Amino acid sequence: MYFWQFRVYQRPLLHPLQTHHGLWEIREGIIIRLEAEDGRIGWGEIAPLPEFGSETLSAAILFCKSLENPLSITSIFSIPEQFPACQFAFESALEDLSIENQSRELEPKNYSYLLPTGAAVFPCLDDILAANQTNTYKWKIAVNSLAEELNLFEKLIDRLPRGIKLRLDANGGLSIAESKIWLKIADECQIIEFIEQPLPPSQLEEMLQLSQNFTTGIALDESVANLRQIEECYQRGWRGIFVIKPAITGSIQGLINLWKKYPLDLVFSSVLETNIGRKSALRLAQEYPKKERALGFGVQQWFNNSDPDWLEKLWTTSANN
Ligand SMILES: O=C(O)CCC(=O)C1=CC=C[C@@H](O)[C@@H]1C(=O)O
Ligand SMILES: [Mg+2]
Repeated sequence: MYFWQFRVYQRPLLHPLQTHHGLWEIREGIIIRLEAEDGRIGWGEIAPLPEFGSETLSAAILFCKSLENPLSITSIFSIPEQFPACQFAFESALEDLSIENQSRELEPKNYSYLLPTGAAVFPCLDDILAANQTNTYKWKIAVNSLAEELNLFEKLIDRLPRGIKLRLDANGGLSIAESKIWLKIADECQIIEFIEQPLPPSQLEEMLQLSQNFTTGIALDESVANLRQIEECYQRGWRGIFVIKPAITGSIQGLINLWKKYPLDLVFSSVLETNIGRKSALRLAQEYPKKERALGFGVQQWFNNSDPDWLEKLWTTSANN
């Protein structure tokens, strides 16, 4: 049995993220602390992303308040799939209890760096390129007009060194006509690794059609945010890339079972979680057998790291339970 505690946190993003979903300025979530009967401690993070279909923060708080304490392993693996961020967090905390997990080197060498959206990329691009030893970068589209973004894109690729791969993420904000324009350009310029979620999840058939007509990869992200959606899209014929955000996908064991059941082409991606959730997600990514795709866990300073004891302060100042 495991006694556990949780604390709700809010951390401002050092660089607010502008996407088709809007402007994201504050990451909020829940840190959980599991204690085994022998005194070992395991940490986990509930990092909701409701615009992707996960539970909301308030629903996760209510769930935590309703959960028995102490917890059994059975109760952890019985967390309902309606709470995927909670499933991930409690299974992560269980894994984190084992010492070897706590000591493993996890930072990826092959990662994708998320560039500032739109024209904001240009003032800092040289510094970003100098500071990152990766050849994969991601840039958000479907935020400004197509004409503006095509113009900015031309300027961006002129500034990128040879050999750089670019991922374009529309967050479901393009029309079919706009998607075809981007895919045609991508096929011609050969610098685009894939275009992520060009259309909304409701248009899977249209994205299947696009994937037949262009050579540039298409990646589903919002369409495959949890285990049920991953399996459904595969069974409906999707054989392109699946972007996996482990922190909101649900059960860790459930995801491992899925990639053993189907030959999935996975790209792992952050939900701008803190280092607690990041560590668990990177541990899971390390278990995935295929290593060709850069991890969407760029060495971002999502948070102001000048406050290294934020967790200790959280635990001593607030008391959710
Ligand atoms: O996947 C990556 O490379 C970084 C993470 C990332 O792009 C995202 C994280 C969270 C919310 C989203 O707007 C965005 C995405 O859509 O992938
Ligand atoms: Mg995405």
